[in-house]
Amino acid sequence: MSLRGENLSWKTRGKIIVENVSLDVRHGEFLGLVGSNGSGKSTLLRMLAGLRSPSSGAVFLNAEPMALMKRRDIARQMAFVEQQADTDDAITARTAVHVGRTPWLSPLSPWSASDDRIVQDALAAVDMIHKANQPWNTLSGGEKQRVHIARALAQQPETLLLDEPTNHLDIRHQIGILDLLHRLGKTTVIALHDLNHAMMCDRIAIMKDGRLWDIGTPDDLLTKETLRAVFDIHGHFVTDPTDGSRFLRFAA
Ligand SMILES: Nc1ncnc2c1ncn2[C@@H]1O[C@H](COP(=O)(O)OP(=O)(O)OP(=O)(O)O)[C@@H](O)[C@H]1O
Repeated sequence: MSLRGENLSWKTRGKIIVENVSLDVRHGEFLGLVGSNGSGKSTLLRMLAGLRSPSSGAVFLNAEPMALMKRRDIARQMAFVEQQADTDDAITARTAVHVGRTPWLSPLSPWSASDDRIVQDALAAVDMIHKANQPWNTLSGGEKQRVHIARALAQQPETLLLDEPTNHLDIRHQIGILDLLHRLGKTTVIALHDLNHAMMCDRIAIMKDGRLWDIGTPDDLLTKETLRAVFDIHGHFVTDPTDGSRFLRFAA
């Protein structure tokens, strides 16, 4: 499974939002996308997901130009958890997860017990079994977010793109979801604001003003100088005496 963005730019009303970003996502890697508000992370993710046509450049999924692929074929290989995706439909949490199975269904392959199992497993993975029959519009923000992730898991893609999936989640579910996504071992591109969460990524891609500032391991990239230049903060690593792991501490 390979995902590649080549010279991706997106402009609107004469304004450049993402400029000339090239990105190779390695098979099975957990790639964090970080950057300040408005730096172009969501726009880049939407292009990589095939939901936003680049003004120039191209996305390749397994070396195939995504622009030439059918939506259904993309959806069998890749799922996208968007920020603030919502629906007015009168559906339950479980029905929202059913949607993830759509790319796999056809008249010759109708809904079956195995789809039920996949949906149930996806709900269990995000700790939402107990709310499965609750109407969507009565779920909390964090519960909706977990259902979105379950929908993406039910899609059984090789690649997952997630736009700040831990938004709205309490601390236990933030850690639980990140841990789950990491353990899945799928090719993952995940936009994150918490740089300590980004520390668990194999590599991070840092966006600044619509451009790719740099890409590399969190240890290599999250230097004092970069924190200052990109995020306009002072930060330094601290070592946890209990296990020797490193985490970032920040000051304005
Ligand atoms: N359709 C649009 N029309 C005009 N401006 C847009 C449009 N979409 C995005 N932008 C602008 O492009 C910039 C990048 O937006 P984007 O959502 O990609 O940033 P982001 O890095 O994901 O931000 P955040 O961390 O706040 O989610 C922002 O300044 C935003 O206002």
